[in-house]
Amino acid sequence: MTVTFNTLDEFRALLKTAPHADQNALSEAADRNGQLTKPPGALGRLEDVALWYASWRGEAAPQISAPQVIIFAGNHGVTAQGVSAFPAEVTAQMVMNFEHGGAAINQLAKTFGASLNVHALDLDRPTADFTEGPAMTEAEVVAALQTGWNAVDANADVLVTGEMGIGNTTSAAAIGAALLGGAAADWTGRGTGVDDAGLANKTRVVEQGLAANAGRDGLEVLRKLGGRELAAMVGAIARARFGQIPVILDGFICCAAAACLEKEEAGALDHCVAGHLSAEGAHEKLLAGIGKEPLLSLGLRLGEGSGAALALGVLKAALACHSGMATFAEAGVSDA
Ligand SMILES: O=C(O)c1ccc[n+]([C@@H]2O[C@H](COP(=O)([O-])O)[C@@H](O)[C@H]2O)c1
Ligand SMILES: Cc1cc2nc[nH]c2cc1C
Repeated sequence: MTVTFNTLDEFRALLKTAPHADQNALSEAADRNGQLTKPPGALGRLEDVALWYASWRGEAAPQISAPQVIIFAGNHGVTAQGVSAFPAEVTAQMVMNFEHGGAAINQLAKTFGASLNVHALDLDRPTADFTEGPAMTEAEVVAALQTGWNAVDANADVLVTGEMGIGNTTSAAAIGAALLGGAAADWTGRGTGVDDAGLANKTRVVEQGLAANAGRDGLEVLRKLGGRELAAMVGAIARARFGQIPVILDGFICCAAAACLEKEEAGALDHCVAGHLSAEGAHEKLLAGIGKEPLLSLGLRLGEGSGAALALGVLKAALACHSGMATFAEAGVSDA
C-alpha cells in the first residue's frame, strides 16, 4: 500500500482508517485450538499468541514463512550533553557492522529465518538537542515516519522493528515521562552503561528536555523528544497494520516509540506483541503503559531488534504447534 503523507495531520487521519483483527478467523482458530492433542491451555501463552496472530492474518491456521526485521538508525543532538557511555559515531559504525553481518541481530535474524533491512536516517544530520527545544520539525518527523512506512515489505508475515541510535535511551526516558507521567529519575536508566555521575547528569538532561517541550499528544511528543529512528519505527508499525502484518516490539526505545502511537490513537498497537522485557529498568512501566505483557525476559539491553527477534522464535513455535498439530479426532486420541 503506497501512501504519502505530508503532515502529521495527514498521518493522524490515516491512523483512523486502520483495519481491525478478523473476528471470524479468531473464532475458527480458537475452535481449532480446542481440538488439538493437548489438555486445554497446556501450551500457555503460545496458545494466546497463536490466536492473536491468526486473527491479524485473517486465517484459522496460518504459518510464518516470511519474517522481516528492520533496523532504523538515527543520531541525536542530545548526545552533546554526555548522556551515553559511547560516542555518537558508534551509530554509523554499527550501521556498517549490520551491513557486513557482524552484529548480534544478523545472527539472530539468520537463526530465525528472517530477512534483515537496515535504514540509516540522515546520520550526518543529528536531531536538535531537545534540552533547547523540539528535536525535530514537523517536516523531519513526517519524513522519518514515511521512511519507516515505506521500509515494510508487503509480503512479510511478521515484522520486527529495531533501532540503533547512541543517546536514544535519553529520548525514550523523556518520552516515557511525558506520556505516562512521573519523575525523570523514574524513567532514566543506564542505557549502554553510564556510571553513577553519568546517570545523574542524564536524569537532569531528561528533566531539561521535559521543561523545554510541553505537551502530551503522542505524535507531538515523538517530534519533540524522539528521534528519526523512533519515528521510522512508528511509521513501520502503522504500515504493518494495513498489510495485516503482526509486529513484535523490541526493548525500551522501540516501546517508547510505540507508546507515542498508542497515545495518539488508542488501539493502534493491537497488532503488536511485546517481544521481551529489557534490563533497562523503566521498560516495565512503559510496557504497563501500553498494556503489553512481554514474551521473554532474558536481561537483554542491546536494542537493534534483538529481543524481538528472539521472541520471533517463540511466535514461530506457537504457530507451528497451532497449525501443525493433529486434532484428537485425527490422531485417535481420547478427549477429556
Ligand atoms: O532495547 C533496549 O532496551 C536498550 C537498552 C539500552 C540500550 N539500548 C541500545 O543502546 C543505544 C542507546 O543507549 P544510550 O546509552 O546511548 O542511550 C541504542 O543503540 C539502543 O539500541 C537498547
Ligand atoms: C556497540 C553497540 C552496539 C549496539 N547495538 C545497539 N545499540 C548499540 C550500542 C552500542 C554501543
